[in-house]
Amino acid sequence: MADDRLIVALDVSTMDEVKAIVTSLGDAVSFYKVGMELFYAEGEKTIRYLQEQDKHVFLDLKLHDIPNTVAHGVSSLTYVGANLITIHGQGGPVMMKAAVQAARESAEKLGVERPKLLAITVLTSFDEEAWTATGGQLPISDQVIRLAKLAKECGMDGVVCSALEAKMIRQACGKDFLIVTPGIRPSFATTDDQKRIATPASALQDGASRLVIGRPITQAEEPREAVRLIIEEMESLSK
Ligand SMILES: O=C(O)c1cc(=O)[nH]c(=O)n1[C@@H]1O[C@H](COP(=O)(O)O)[C@@H](O)[C@H]1O
Repeated sequence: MADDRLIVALDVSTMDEVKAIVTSLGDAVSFYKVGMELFYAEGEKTIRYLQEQDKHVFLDLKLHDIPNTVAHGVSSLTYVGANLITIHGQGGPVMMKAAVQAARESAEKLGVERPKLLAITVLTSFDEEAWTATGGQLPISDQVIRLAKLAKECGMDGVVCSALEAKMIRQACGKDFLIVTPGIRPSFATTDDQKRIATPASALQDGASRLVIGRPITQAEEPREAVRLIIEEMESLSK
């Protein structure tokens, strides 16, 4: 049966590929992430399809703009009906508060459940060198914790960060704050373009609520077997 702490990233661009992955994983996976590659190509029907298959949906479009634009973007996404959506924490407190208010108001108006809002902190593809090159002044972990606390103060439901930062965020932001960690690499997988990585078991041990995993599953020769191995790793140390 599925472990809903695992979110599989559908980083593909056609409905045919989506259907092939979702069909082959069957009841082993209950939560999927739709990102920009898929949503820009196929739009809302990706969400509808996953809902028809009784799957939870994380719609990861990483909104980042002025508060008014992001608030209206969030209202539109509330209508789409995803369970989780992402906005950039770097958009700042006014933007995050406007997003939270927009999600609440539009969900009330539509009579639907409000999507949970996650703040992107520092992408897991950053290492210190690349981070400094963008002008980052604080070490990455300090920047992540700063954004996590700010996101919480603004009423956001949680953050996306590396599992390497999960422990300190759990301590600082409490047990109900969602900590969603990509950059997860099970023992059998390659690193790809990820820099701040962790294994499934250590991520959960350090307090991650959910793990986002893409290529180690979707590009595996046997995706269902990859999921089985990952769930085994998740359950080996996390209980
Ligand atoms: O928001 C995300 O999901 C995200 C944030 C981040 O910091 N790092 C990151 O890798 N992601 C996403 O998580 C997924 C990771 O995919 P894999 O590297 O293939 O496991 C991709 O869909 C990324 O867009």
